[in-house]
Amino acid sequence: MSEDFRFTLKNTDGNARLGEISMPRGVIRTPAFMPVGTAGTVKAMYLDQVRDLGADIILGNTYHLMLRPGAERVARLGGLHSLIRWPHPILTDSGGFQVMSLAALREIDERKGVTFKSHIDGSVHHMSPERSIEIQGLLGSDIQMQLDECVRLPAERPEIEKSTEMSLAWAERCRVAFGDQPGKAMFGIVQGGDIPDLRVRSARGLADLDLKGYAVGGLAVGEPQAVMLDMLEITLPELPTQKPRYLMGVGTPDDILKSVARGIDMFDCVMPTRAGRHGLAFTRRGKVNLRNARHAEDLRPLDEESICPATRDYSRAYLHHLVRANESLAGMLLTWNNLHYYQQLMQGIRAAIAEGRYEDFMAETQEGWARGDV
Ligand SMILES: CC1(C)O[C@@H]2[C@@H](CO[C@@]3(CNc4nc5cc6c(=O)[nH]c(N)nc6cc5[nH]4)OC(C)(C)O[C@@H]23)O1
Repeated sequence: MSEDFRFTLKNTDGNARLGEISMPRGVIRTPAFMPVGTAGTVKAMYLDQVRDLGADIILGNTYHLMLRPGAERVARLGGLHSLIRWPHPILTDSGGFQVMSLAALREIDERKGVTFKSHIDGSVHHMSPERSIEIQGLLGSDIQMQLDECVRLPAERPEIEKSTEMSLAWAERCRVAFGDQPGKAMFGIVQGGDIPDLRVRSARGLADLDLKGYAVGGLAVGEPQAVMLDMLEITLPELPTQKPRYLMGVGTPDDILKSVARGIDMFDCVMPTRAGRHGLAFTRRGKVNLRNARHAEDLRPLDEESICPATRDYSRAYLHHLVRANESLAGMLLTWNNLHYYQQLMQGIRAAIAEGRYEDFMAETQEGWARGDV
């Protein structure tokens, strides 16, 4: 393992990139999908299973963990890696976005940061750029995200411009607060809403800070896929090619295929885990909603050719029964299936880029979904 944080580009195929991030806690093969472990658990999974499925890194969340069990308590307990028994890399989001999407927001002030009430017990909390980096350090996070503000779209230019400039100023403060931590990284987050010149302004401003990696934020918040992809085509050329790019909150398998084709290296999304808990299975023939009565007496598995026991060994009839009965095992088996599908997709993407056949791989994969699940 590297004693430092080192990103190596191994191959490109068009704008698709094959790479590796080498860190003290392990190597991250890119393009990578990071299962979401918001409150220190990837819901309905044992982390040994998550690792066996091929995940090199998982995501944690500053907002949730600072509220419960508390950042200082996690530090007293030895840090997140030992507490949750995941010795590999962890990326933590900075909390700003979750404040906007979960907490009762009190105020946002460029100097002080965000003040909010906990969605758990209503207690009031303050999070400055410096405090967000401090919390991520207390958690022991390997890749830390700057504190930023993600403006809900649609929004007018003045609001997006003000928020983009504030996020840029917070990036600089986070860079100073993070300092020089060998083997760890702090990523900036590009904002700018759906306004091209603000996206360019944000990306260039962050590139000038010479950070170890760059996330594209402010997307996957309900905008059409075409808008998300357009913003990538505007943003990515402004970012250094030798640094990893992380598209936050994305996405469906189709979102991932198309974003890899535009130059994204890292993804995270609750889709496979959340959908699994709601009875939805991702397969190479498309999505299967196990709540649907048509599965009630179908003894076929989700995919007889899969190597994943959840996909190969359980009948749709049984999965349908478990989903209808709201049994815990439904979420466990379907989350297992979905994370396996996502990691297999990433493995296929990496192999295709390595062999210079990414466009064909993307077309074949999309055709498989279009054939549908018979
Ligand atoms: C796609 C899917 C299934 O993911 C769900 C739900 C709604 O979208 C998601 C995912 N999208 C998403 N965009 C993001 C943008 C930022 C950002 O600009 N800054 C920072 N610091 N973190 C971010 C995290 C992000 N997550 O965001 C919440 C609201 C967390 O639930 C997720 O639809």
